[in-house]
Amino acid sequence: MTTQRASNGQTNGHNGFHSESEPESPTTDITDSSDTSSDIVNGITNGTGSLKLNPRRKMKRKQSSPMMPAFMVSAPGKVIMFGEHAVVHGKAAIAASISLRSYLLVTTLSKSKRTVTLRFPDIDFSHTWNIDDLPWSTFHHPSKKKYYYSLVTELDPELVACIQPFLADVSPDKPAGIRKVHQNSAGSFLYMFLSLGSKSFPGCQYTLRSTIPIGAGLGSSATIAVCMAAALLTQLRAITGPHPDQPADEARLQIERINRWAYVYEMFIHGNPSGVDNTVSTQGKAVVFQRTDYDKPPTVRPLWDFPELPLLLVDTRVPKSTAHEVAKVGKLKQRHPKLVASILDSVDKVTDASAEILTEDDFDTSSEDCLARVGELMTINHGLLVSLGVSHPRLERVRELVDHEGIGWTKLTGAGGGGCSITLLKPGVSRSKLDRLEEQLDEEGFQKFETTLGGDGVGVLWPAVLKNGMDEDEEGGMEIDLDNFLSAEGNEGVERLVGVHGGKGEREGWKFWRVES
Ligand SMILES: Nc1ncnc2c1ncn2[C@@H]1O[C@H](COP(=O)(O)OP(=O)(O)OP(=O)(O)O)[C@@H](O)[C@H]1O
Ligand SMILES: C[C@@](O)(CCO)CC(=O)[O-]
Repeated sequence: MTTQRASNGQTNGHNGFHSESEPESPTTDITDSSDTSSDIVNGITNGTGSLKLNPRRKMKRKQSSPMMPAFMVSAPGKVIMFGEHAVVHGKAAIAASISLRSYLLVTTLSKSKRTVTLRFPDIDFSHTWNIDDLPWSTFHHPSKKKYYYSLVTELDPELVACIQPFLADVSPDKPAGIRKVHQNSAGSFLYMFLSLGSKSFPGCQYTLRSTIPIGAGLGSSATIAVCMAAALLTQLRAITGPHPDQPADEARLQIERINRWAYVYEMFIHGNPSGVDNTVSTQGKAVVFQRTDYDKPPTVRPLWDFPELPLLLVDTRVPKSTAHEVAKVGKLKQRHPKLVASILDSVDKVTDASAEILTEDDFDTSSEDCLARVGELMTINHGLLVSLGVSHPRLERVRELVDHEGIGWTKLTGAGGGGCSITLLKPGVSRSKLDRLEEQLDEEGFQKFETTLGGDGVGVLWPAVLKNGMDEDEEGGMEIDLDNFLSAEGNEGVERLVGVHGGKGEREGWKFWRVES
């Protein structure tokens, strides 16, 4: 993905935000000026106990900005069509966004409330920190400070260490495994919040709900990373948000900033992510992704005309950890370097061949021959993943059932070790065969998902008000507040309340960066 510059200082009238270009050097840290320059805040020196009024500073003091209204961001999950695991080792992967999404509600507190709260009801996690107590000086030390436009490719062990005390009282009464997940979520948030934010950051609450099954290979963690990055950058006015007539270059720059910080969040959760999940979740649609040098941004080739493939998505309901599966392949590569390198090369060739087929001008999703060529490559890719040791008996069972009915080609998607499989369905499969398969899957405890591929990436609902074509629209739409967001029942309730589609086409309110050109 290229880093493009937006037109400088241009105001766009949207949200009262301003757009800006990326500075050459970190001289204009918009995240804060008060706590990096000196101890003087509003003319009062702290630390000495003496109170001095400084008239010049007082005059220059910025007018306090009005409190932000509540707003929402949303990001899609993904399927990897080809190249998972190989992509961690510098090979290409093809991934597409799906219509299952995460939704984050951001509410700003009154000025006197100096706390930040993370609320993740899907995993029964909530925690509040005092903003003033957080280790700002360590994160903002000149040797450590990062900026909204920085490219961060590894976590700083000293910074990771300095947030540990703030994880100590996270979910103390939960079982160890769950507590670890909560601490991981809290840690990734704090790392990004402290990197981007400042001591003068407004008190706020981040509440997240998702319709994506967790740890199922559909990129649930990346959607949270993307939502958090987009929310923080929006609060900092480091991105303007999508707006009508936004030049594609400006949209790309903002998408790039979100993606860079989402990657930092993913690093905290996974250790060694390739970045494909957060990239496709940010950008939407479908991409060919490759990261050959971890110190540089990846190469991302968008596939704007990704075909609408007839896919069946099945969740084995076997939970897995991406970090664990990635580490497993890493270990295998260490033990058998040449052999594993040749498997990864083969995966790369499969991905290349499928990118070629999927981008053919005359690719036709109703043609058995077109689908068979892609399907055969999926079967080969799955076989190579099996040889890397990342399948699972339950994934093999789905493949067996599909193969038995002879209705398509199946591979695992994402990290494997459980999670989801995708089946490319043959055209013209009889309803009765499909019904039989679905019944069998149901009987054996698998879960089937309906989803469409290649939808929008990260989006913003500013303010958190939606129009639904209902009565309340006459009064300006329906306000999404914390209570109704938390009490929406299940995935359907969340979709009905805040969904980008709401079941009846795109709703008025959600906006998406348009980067196509
Ligand atoms: N709805 C959610 N609410 C809060 N945290 C979540 C949610 N969904 C995912 N997470 C976080 O993401 C972690 C799961 O990430 P993991 O990478 O293992 O699965 P995935 O992202 O679904 O799969 P993959 O990386 O293979 O696509 C959870 O442990 C949790 O920290
Ligand atoms: C297994 C993996 O290739 C895909 C996870 O969705 C890990 C990664 O790319 O970071």
